[in-house]
Amino acid sequence: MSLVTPSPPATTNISDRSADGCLAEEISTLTVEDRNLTKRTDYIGWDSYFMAISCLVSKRSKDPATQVGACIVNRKNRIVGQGYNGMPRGCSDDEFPWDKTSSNPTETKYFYVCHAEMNAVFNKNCADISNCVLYSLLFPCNQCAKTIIQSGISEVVYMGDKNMNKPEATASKRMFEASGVTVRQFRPLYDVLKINFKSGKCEECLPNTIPPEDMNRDLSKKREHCLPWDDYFMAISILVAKRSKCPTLQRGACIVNQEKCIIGQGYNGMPHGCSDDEFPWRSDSDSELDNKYLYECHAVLNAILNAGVNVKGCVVYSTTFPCNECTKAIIQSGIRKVVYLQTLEMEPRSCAALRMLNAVGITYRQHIPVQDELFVDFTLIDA
Ligand SMILES: O=c1ccn([C@H]2C[C@H](O)[C@@H](COP(=O)(O)O)O2)c(=O)[nH]1
Repeated sequence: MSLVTPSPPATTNISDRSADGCLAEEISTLTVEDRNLTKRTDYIGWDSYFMAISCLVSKRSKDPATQVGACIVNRKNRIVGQGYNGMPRGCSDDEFPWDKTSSNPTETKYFYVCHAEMNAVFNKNCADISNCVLYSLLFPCNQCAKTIIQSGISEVVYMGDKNMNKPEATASKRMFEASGVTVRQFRPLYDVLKINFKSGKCEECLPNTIPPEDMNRDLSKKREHCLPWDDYFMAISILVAKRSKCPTLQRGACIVNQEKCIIGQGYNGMPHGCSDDEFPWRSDSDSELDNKYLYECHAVLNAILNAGVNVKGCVVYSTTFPCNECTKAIIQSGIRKVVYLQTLEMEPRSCAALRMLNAVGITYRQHIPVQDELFVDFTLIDA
């Protein structure tokens, strides 16, 4: 039996703007049947994905006024560091000052807070981050620029430039230029992305649908309602699912180590080198070889295999309960815990997965989010 290449969709104006493509208008002209035969083309591009991760990690910051996030990515598009602005380890968020001004300068936050970019570097999960790319919500200050340059990062992608006229930014630019670090500003393609914990989907939405922030909060006290770690990791899993080219089901997973660093991420897709345009995406053919199942790699398996380091003792966050095949990979790689989002369906492969997890003592639990929805609001960043 031969591999059937899916017939081209009805419209002819579909090009793959995969770098950061969003073809919603063109796609809407396709029938459901056509859409399910070919790869999805409205998947999130890498730049948007990594900047969205920087937005998400910024939600962990306790700074009541400004929350900044950054992530470091290697040339295989794997996250090797993430950080948000906060007090140094061991310096209590309740005892150190969060004020912007004070008659005593040592009672302002500026002497103590570690910037997001610097934290992303220090949180790195591999020894060498040379030639990596740093994504940051803000243009890095001179102190962070020194850390970035000395760690060998070769590219900086930033979003907001509100500090661009300050001497710190001028010094950063001078050092980046001298040391050959490429710098570019990210222009978002989306205003807002909504991460929906109920549906497990990430979708574009309008800025006016976001609930307003509490404007009366005390800016001298730490931000109380920062994003819990569990919601953060599940949000990343939902977000990475938006990279999947599968027209019917998009799944995502991430692997988190004991230091709460993401060391692997994955979404369902064809194996490396097996073209998304040539391998089948359909699931309804009479011929097994013409359906996606024999070829597609699941999100959990990809997350494990994409991890740059050993995943022993780590936790896997997944938008769905792992199938039996992914469960074998979980067990064999030494993962100790599974957190899944969508309700477990008692189909044979889930039953087999449960049986193996129970037998080996790997714990599993359904994720209960603190909120139903989370917004990645690109309009909030001063660009
Ligand atoms: O590149 C940057 C610049 C600033 N930050 C952090 C440091 C502070 O916590 C805030 C800035 O406070 P303002 O209230 O805006 O003065 O942002 C950073 O992480 N990275």
